[in-house]
Amino acid sequence: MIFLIIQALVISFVLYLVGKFIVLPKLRMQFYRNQNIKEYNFFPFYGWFWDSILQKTNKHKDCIHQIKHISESADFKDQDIILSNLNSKASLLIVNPDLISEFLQCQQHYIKYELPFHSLNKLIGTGLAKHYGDGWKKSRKILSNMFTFEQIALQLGSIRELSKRYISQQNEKSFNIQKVFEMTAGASDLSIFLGFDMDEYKNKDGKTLGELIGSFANDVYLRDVGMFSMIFGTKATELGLRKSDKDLNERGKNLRKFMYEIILECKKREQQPGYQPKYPSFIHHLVQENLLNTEEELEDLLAISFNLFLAAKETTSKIAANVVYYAIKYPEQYKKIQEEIKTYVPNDDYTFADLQKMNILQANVKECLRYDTSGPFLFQREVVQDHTLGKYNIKKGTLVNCGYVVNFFNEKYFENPFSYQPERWLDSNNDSKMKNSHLVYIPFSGGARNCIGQHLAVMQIKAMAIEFFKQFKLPEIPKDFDTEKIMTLSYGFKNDLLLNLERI
Ligand code: HEM
Repeated sequence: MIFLIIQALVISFVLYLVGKFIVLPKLRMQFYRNQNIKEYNFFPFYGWFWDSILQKTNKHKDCIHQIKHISESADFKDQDIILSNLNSKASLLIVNPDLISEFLQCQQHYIKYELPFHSLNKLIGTGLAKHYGDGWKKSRKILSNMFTFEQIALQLGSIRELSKRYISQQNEKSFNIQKVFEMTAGASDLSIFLGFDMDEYKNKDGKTLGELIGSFANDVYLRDVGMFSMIFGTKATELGLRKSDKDLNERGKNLRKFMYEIILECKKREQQPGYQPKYPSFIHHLVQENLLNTEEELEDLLAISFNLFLAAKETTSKIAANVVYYAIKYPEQYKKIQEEIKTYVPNDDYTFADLQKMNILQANVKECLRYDTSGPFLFQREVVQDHTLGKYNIKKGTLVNCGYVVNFFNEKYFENPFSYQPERWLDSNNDSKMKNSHLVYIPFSGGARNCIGQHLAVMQIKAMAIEFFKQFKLPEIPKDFDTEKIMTLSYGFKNDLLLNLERI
């Protein structure tokens, strides 16, 4: 009898899995196939994210190799939208730039798909990047004042100082470029948001807030996109039935507590009579404007800072590390950037205006944001209301994303797209070609929900890279460096690039 019950339970579970993860998504995809949207692939659970979410790399050692190469395929090169699945839902990747533009302008029909960020939202709070509706408008309005050109330019001094400090104090014989830039970007982000020096506060294990946020966010994200959460739902992980879930939930609570205490300390310091920070931070503005009094305002600041930090640190440091990596790989770029540094920013007190004169560096940053962008996709959007996009009917419950990374590798927009050519950004013909192709080159997305930190990011990338080029002679890339690229919270090299450097 017991055997029969177990058998029935197993069969029901298998039927449930087949129904939810094969039959249902296939039926939902049929709605789009009927509109002549071609199916790119179908994999139970992950669809085209199979490689990226599972961090699997193919023989090309690049988890988004297939997606980058879609426009080379005769079947897909003229497609507006590409069809796949994610979880039990149909998933659309919009490639046509006019449709991308329309999509970015009708965000009222979407929310950000909760699943990958469920635990982060639950444990830390939603913050700007995940908010929508009125909550988003309110946060974006407050933050916009912090991200104007003038405000960003005021932060350059702090970024210059921190870049110099962190780069100078490393062992040059084993210089881990990604880690150093992560530390630098993390420290300057915390200084910009909360006005404190990252090394000032460490937890009982000697870890800085930056280190704790980075590792916690990655672990919790990978758990939420893992098979267990897909099958049993994120609520099951919340209950902490597995030891790993219990530990991770506990880590989240401790991190939140640690960050809250730091915010209270920072607030106290800002309120001291006569306190005038060297570089006015986000918290400084909030205190000045009397916007940091209630428990709710403190909670909001915690969630926003956490979010900004996550959105900023990895994406920015990965591009800065790529700028250096490609300049080493193509030494003529290294030399040209060093010459540009001698001409425009020979001393440590350069300004935002000086940075803007550096065309070669700018071209390298732009090319890295095309060739190896750290944010190749948006957060998935989930449709909340049936609507049309161009000639297509889009159904509630579908997941939608932007395929701008597909366009970055399309011959139609970029000559020799698979070769690293910063010069393309110095060629005025190319520039006008870009201008005529609306919303093709959008590494920071577009529309109202574009990246609020894009100008800050570019300034940070340049300042960190400048400090590196100023301090070191052209090194070699180690022969055994494995260039495998994977997707965690952002996209980039899987392995540490350890450089043996010689100071100038
Ligand atoms: C190279 C570095 C960066 C890249 C490639 C990048 C890319 C992006 C992209 C593609 C989006 C759109 C996401 C979506 O709609 O789903 C975005 C949004 C966002 N980014 Fe960035 N970003 C970078 C650096 C930064 C920095 C430095 C900050 C903050 C200081 C930041 C803060 C944000 C925030 C808060 C949002 C959400 C905006 C909103 O929803 O209103 N990012 N970023």
